[in-house]
Amino acid sequence: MTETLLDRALLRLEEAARHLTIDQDVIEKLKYPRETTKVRLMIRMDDGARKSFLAWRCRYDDTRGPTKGGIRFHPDSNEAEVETLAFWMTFKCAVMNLPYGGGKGAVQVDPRKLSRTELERLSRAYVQAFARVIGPDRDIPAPDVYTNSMIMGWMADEYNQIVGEVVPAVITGKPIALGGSLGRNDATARGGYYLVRHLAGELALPVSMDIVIQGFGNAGQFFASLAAADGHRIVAASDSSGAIRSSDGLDADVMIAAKKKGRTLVSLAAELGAEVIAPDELVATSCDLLVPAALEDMIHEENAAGVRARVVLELANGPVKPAADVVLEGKGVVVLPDILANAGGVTVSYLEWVQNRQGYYWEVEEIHARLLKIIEREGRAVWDLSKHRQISMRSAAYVHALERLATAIEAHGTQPFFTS
Ligand SMILES: NC(=O)C1=CN([C@@H]2O[C@H](COP(=O)(O)OP(=O)(O)OC[C@H]3O[C@@H](n4cnc5c(N)ncnc54)[C@H](O)[C@@H]3O)[C@@H](O)[C@H]2O)C=CC1
Ligand SMILES: O=C(O)CCC(=O)C(=O)O
Repeated sequence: MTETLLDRALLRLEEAARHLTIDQDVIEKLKYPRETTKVRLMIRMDDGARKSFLAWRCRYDDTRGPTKGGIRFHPDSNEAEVETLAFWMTFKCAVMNLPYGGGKGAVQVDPRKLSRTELERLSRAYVQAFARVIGPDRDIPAPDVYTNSMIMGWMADEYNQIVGEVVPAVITGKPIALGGSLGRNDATARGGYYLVRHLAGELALPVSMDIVIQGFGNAGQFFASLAAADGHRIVAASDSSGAIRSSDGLDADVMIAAKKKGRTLVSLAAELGAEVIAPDELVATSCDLLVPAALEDMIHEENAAGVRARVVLELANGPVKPAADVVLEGKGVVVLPDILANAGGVTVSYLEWVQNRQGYYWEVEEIHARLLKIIEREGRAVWDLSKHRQISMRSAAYVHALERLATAIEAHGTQPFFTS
């Protein structure tokens, strides 16, 4: 049988379990998603034709609280991917000690081929289909790849219309005008950046870093912006159109402004004095910090040996395959794992949910301070665990999360109540 993305993700669970004395019940509970709903969404296109799209929402585990996780719009989305992303959310929320379980959703669609009105109809159709699955105390979606605050706004509005009241805490990553939080837009990148800054001494990173960014969307662009503002150099970057490189550094502001106008990075090469390179050359570019911020499995058996970075910061979910992890560890490259490195997004989503429920909204400085405190606290705990047990940061993050999950599973007792 071919190995799925979820099979590979479960290897991390098995590895973490080896470092703990864990009841088999805990592993049995975490090995399978508790519920995945699959729906075919049907919408009217602008030309009057009907078109259908497959969509999913997975609530992987709700032991520690309502399930939480983004919704992805991507042509390659599939059930195994959604379940794996929901598994990662379960561990991510546990690493950060957020009172959530893990969930995720997706629509199999290329949103770049839809008009704005088609996109809005599709987003509303998603909520119509999953209104009974989601809820502020049940399952709370947020943005992910190719979804954004505008889409979250449409979805929140549709949910309010269905239930007949205003329930801002049902979705996070909303526009500020609809109860979104200040600081959610750059939170994924900021959390990763705070983590690197906090551990820079231990990781022997220089004061001024050369950085390579794979994937130049929400996470990648905000990371470039934060890093450039502190004087670090972006020496190579890529998006789905290809990769560019300049040893003199790429201007983050120019790249971000051009992306906002719909341009590709490759189309900017001449203006930036950069060369166009192959995607695997990007990964092999010499740098202090390699930041995968695109999709899963992008550092794999074939290109891992070429990595010439001191540290890899996984802003994307699952960008390094387990086989590549082994290669990187052998080369002495430290990988700051996704469930910790990109957890700034869900952490500020949590702060948004808290603000929605209390009806009182914080200044951005308050959001940054709370994010900093949580990421430094948990980042330090994972670092210490990895040193103490002589294990990788990834294993340490899973051990840290699994301890919390096991405690909660056991606390539920032998006849656990889980939401139906
Ligand atoms: N948005 C969020 O709050 C969070 C996102 N993440 C993860 O971060 C990653 C990126 O997400 P976002 O930035 O939100 O998505 P996005 O949709 O804003 O950007 C995705 C970027 O990846 C690029 N891309 C796609 N295929 C590529 C390829 N083959 N090579 C290079 N670049 C490619 C796209 O061109 C785009 O620039 C995903 O793995 C996502 O799950 C993780 C935590 C939170
Ligand atoms: O903000 C959230 O609730 C979840 C973000 C997400 O999907 C992720 O961290 O992968």
